[in-house]
Amino acid sequence: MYNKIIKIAILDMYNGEPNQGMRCIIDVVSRFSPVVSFEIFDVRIKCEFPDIDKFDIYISTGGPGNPLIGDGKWDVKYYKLIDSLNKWNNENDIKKHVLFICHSFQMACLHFGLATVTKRSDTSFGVMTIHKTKEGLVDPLFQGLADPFYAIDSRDYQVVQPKLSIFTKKGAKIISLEKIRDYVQYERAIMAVRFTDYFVGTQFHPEADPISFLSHLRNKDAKEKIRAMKGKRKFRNMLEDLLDDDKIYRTNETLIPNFLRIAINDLMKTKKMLSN
Ligand SMILES: NC(=O)CC[C@H](N)C(=O)O
Repeated sequence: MYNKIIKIAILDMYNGEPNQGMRCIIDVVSRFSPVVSFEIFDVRIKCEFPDIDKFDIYISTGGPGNPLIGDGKWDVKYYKLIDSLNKWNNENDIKKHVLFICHSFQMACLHFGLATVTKRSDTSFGVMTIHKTKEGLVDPLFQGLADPFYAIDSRDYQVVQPKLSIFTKKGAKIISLEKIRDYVQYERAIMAVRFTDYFVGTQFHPEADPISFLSHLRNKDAKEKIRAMKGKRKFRNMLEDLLDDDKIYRTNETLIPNFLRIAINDLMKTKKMLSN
């Protein structure tokens, strides 16, 4: 008899900093209980890592700072973990499914050599439109989301300059891009990548819910900074976006649930096949 509970490892990349990501991820994952259980690993402070024999699904969170820099310990172990999971998938029938969010997404893009990560000229923070690419239109991760769809973005860095020959060689796909900003000369950053059938990542925060965003704005400095950056009207529009059922609520209710549903179905199918 195989173990019926599917186990999720949440790789906490927040470096001990206060954040909304963990609560939101736990909230979404808990919607799938009792089919799944989860355990949290404090990657950057405690250098904690899961034993890959014990976990089926991995959600690697956002986090602060420069994704190009680690401390030479946790980052090395983190990249080793990604390599072991990838190797596992190449050698085993029961796959390991991984979702990389924001900071983790940037690190994964770097690790797979798919693109460059640079510092933005300003912080990106708020409700953004995310545009599906041709591949994104058919990717199951985005099923049920419109084009464009809306997500919370919160970052200083960006994934740009895709190395398309490496994408082709690895079979990876860019599945979403930043909005077109014709009035600025910056190239559009990559907002999501399907690395393999089992590894996928987003630059934005699919776990975010309106409450998490509003909680962040309770910090007076954060609120003033954003209001000054956007101007009063855009700031108000953004708050209005938060109340719209089809925007942040929709993404929160769709994207990670899609990822989990696909992973759980695949695991149930393969685990069952192997127990027959
Ligand atoms: N929210 C995040 O994970 C941010 C990622 C990264 N530290 C950046 O600033 O771009």
